[in-house]
Amino acid sequence: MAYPCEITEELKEHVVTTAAPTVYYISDFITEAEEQYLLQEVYKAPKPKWTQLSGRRLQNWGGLPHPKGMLAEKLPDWLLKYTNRISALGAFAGKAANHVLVNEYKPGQGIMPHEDGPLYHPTVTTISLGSHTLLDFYRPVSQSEADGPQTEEKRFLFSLLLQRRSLLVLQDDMYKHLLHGIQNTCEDTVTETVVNLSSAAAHLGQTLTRDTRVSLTIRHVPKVLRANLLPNRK
Ligand SMILES: O=C(O)CCC(=O)C(=O)O
Ligand SMILES: [Fe+2]
Repeated sequence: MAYPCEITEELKEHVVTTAAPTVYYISDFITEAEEQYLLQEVYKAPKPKWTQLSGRRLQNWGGLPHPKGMLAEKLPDWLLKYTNRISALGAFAGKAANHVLVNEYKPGQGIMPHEDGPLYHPTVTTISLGSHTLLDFYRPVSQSEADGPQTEEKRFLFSLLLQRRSLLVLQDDMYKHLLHGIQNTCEDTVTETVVNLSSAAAHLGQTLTRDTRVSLTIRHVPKVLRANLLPNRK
């Protein structure tokens, strides 16, 4: 199946011009019924499919990305329906998404600032289920000694508010240069550092209480060793 090599006009309409290049944010990318369906499928997975980390737990679908190549496993149909919808927006330069990370965050859980690294095509797309979150962006630690101590606070740039059922697409500098993370907090207060206020239908000063959030992080792993046609049942 061929997918568009460039971002489609439909996706371009959702560019967030107030962030660094390039962010697309689509609110209500999926319906409430689809959200419930996806959550049901996520929680149907057998217990060993989950990996417990200190601040969150995750499921890996599609294979384990590796510098020598990923032993690719076919994505299950319930994910393919959505990964193909995103590939059809031209998010992966004509390729199809072949990897999904499911992260579950309870209120008060988050993820340390990090880069997604070179094993992926430099585009990350995220569907949020069950709750909003604030995704925070940081500049990397500079190499220059003269810059003095570079606390996380000093390196913080801006946040994106990801509402439940939204789709986020990050590429270019947003992927290659900046770090992203989620604070371990139970509540988020919307300030002027949130750069997608209008598309996320939020207002300044609003306090949003976090519920359990499940994110589907959908990517393309270019280096694949061989395709295993059976879905991963672990
Ligand atoms: O949950 C999210 O939206 C972020 C997840 C993330 O950054 C990752 O899995 O690399
Ligand atoms: Fe990440």
